Amino acid sequence: MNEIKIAVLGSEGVGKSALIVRFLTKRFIGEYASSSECIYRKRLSLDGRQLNLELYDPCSQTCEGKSTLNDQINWADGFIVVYDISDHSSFLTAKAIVHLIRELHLGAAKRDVESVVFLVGNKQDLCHMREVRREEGQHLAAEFRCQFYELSAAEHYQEVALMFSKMVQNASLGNKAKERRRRPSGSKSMAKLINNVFGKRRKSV
Ligand SMILES: Nc1nc2c(ncn2[C@@H]2O[C@H](COP(=O)(O)OP(=O)(O)OP(=O)(O)O)[C@@H](O)[C@H]2O)c(=O)[nH]1
Repeated sequence: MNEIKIAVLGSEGVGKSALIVRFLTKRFIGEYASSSECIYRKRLSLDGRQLNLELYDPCSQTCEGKSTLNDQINWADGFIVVYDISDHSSFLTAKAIVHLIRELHLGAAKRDVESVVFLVGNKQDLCHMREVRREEGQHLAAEFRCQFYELSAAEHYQEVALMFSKMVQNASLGNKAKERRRRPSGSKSMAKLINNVFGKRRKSV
C-alpha cells in the first residue's frame, strides 16, 4: 500500500493543528495541546488506490525528542507551509521554511518539488487584522514556484479539504516518480531516515 507523508510546517500558533483537525474531522476546535509533536494517520482511497496518509504536526515549543526542521523536510513527500495573515513574523518564518525546502530538494526534479510545496495563508477570517497582503503571499509563492492558498481553518472547510486533497494527489504522483528514480542502494538510507522519525507519537483520527 502507498504511504504519503505530509509535513504541515510554520511558526507557533498559525493554525497547523487546526487545519489538520479540520481536514480529518471536518470540525474546527478552538484549542489544541501543542506540547508534543505527533503524526496523524488516515487511510484514503485515491483513484481506486488505497493510501496510508501520515500528517506530521510539529511541536513549536521545546519538547522531548523534538526532530529538526531538516529531519522533517527529509521525511516528507509533501509540505504545507502555513503562516497567519494577521501575523507578519509568521510570514517571514514561512518564507525561511520554503527557502530551506527548496535548498534541500535542489537535487530533485524541479516539477516534483513545485507541485508538493504549498504556501498557505491561514486565518483569512481575521482580514480586519491583516498584516500580510494576499499579493505578498502570491508573490512569495511565485518566487519559490509553489502553490498558494489563502483560507480559514475556522470558516472554510471546503477549501481546507480541497487543499489537502490536492496535496495528497500531487505527493502521490511525486512518490511514483521517486520510486521509479530510486536505485536499490538508495533504499537503505531512506529506511534510516524513516526510522529516525518513527519514534514519534502517532495519532489515528
Ligand atoms: N480566527 C482564527 N483562528 C484560528 C484559525 N486557525 C487556528 N486558529 C486559532 O489559532 C490558535 C492556534 O491554533 P493551532 O492550530 O494550535 O496552531 P498551531 O500552528 O498548531 O500552533 P502550535 O502547535 O503552537 O505550533 C488557536 O487558538 C486556534 O483556535 C483560523 O482560521 N481563524
